[in-house]
Amino acid sequence: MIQNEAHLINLDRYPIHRDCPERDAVLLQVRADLARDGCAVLKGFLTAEAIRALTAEAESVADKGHRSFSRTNAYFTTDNASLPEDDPRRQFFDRSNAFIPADNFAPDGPLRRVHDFDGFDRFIQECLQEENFYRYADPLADVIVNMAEEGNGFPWHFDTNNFTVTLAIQNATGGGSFEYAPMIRQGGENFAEVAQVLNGTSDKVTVLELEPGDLQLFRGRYSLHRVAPLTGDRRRYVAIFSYVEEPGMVGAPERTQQLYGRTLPIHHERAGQRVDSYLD
Ligand SMILES: O=C(O)CCC(=O)C(=O)O
Ligand SMILES: [Fe+2]
Repeated sequence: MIQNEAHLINLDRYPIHRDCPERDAVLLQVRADLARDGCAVLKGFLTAEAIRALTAEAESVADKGHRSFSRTNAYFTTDNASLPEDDPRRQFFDRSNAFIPADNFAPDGPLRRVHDFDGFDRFIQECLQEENFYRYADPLADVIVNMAEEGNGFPWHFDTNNFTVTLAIQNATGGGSFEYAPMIRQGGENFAEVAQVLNGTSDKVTVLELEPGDLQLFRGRYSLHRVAPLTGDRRRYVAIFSYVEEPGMVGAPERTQQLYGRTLPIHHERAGQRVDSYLD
């Protein structure tokens, strides 16, 4: 089994599957990076063979991607006309992409073999030092691929979730760098500085060029971030792994419909449970 997976995850560099000084050193580095600016990147987490296999898999199910469009500000709030026009809460941008739902990725396919690799979840949990940590139980969303092309984009925003775990699979021909203002709203909203990031005059922005095979852990609640506009013919593919604080959780039906274009019986069953008896 491990023999097999060793060709996907670069276990020589990242021996996540066994306790050893090398693993401890990776954990220390990731935790220090996260504490400092909310972002850690494990360069070359995947092997070249894995990158090829994941790219081919994403291509093979790209037609299953569900496109969504919205116009949002960095806070995902509605417009408030009583604020000054240049307030960051009143700066709206187009957001568009397509999510390839999780049930398009076969259990024996490369993406799920990475996700299901013995020790992967535990390693991520130890990196993030989250006590309550469970894989999302949503069959459409536990691991998805975010697909975007020229004209699509993830404009400046703060995440609503505590952390994001992503794996770069393929970059667009041009653009697409990951830009973020580390911890810009730690301790306060800091609207003046946020406004400068939005209008391109801030010197607080870090630019990350992620390459295929890089694993990124990001705490996006406090760090304003975006994916710079994409150019060229080639699509950008990024896998997103989701973890939550309670076992058995799935997405709410409305949100699932919006993101994935469909729902499953489990979304409705669990939604009922949550309202009625707080089971999850
Ligand atoms: O596609 C990415 O790299 C992450 C996009 C992002 O910021 C998000 O999904 O919240
Ligand atoms: Fe984000």
